[in-house]
Amino acid sequence: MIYLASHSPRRRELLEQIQVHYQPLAITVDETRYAQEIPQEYVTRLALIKARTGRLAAPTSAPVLSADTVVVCQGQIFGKPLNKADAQQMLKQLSGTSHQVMTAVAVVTTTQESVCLNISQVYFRSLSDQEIAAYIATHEPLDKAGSYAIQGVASIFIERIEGSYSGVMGLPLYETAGLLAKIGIKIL
Ligand SMILES: Cc1cn([C@H]2C[C@H](O)[C@@H](COP(=O)(O)OP(=O)(O)OP(=O)(O)O)O2)c(=O)[nH]c1=O
Repeated sequence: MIYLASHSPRRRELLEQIQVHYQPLAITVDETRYAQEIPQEYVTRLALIKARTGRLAAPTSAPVLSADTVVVCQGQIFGKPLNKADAQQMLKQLSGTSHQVMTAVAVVTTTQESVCLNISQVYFRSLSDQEIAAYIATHEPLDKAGSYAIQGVASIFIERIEGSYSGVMGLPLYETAGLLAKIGIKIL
């Protein structure tokens, strides 16, 4: 058994997909980005902080896993939108171009810490203003980094991806299995 320090239903689903037994752990961390911090460092630091915070909060000594996701488009970092207007801005920028989704996953035990970063490239077709408005009206964008969900209606916007589908969704499973193997947890 491991702890999953995450509120994200997607991360829970993905961990269940690879049949890892977990208990959810509720944590809160300060997600403020440092001045000049590059996205790779930012997501990696946050994934680690979430797992460390989880380790301190965990009721037993079981390992703690956590993750963090950001979307990087034309040099800008998109987290979860603050509101509908923010979601609209992000989707306009993602329209007709490609962006990167960076997800870091971290595992912290009582004696060691490991973290892994997955970067995927996602290609969006052009979106009309009407489509963006209709998509926002579904409420799907509101709790997702970059204001979209690859696993949801936004799948119709995505021409192709290079990288990891599970990474874009919020928990790269190949990397997760690698981190778990390092601490002696085998999936199969
Ligand atoms: C790009 C993308 C993101 N997302 C989601 C995954 C994450 O839940 C969210 C990224 O926000 P995060 O801040 O990484 O995570 P979170 O606050 O939702 O959850 P946690 O408690 O683990 O900190 O965006 C999708 O579900 N599909 C997608 O295609």
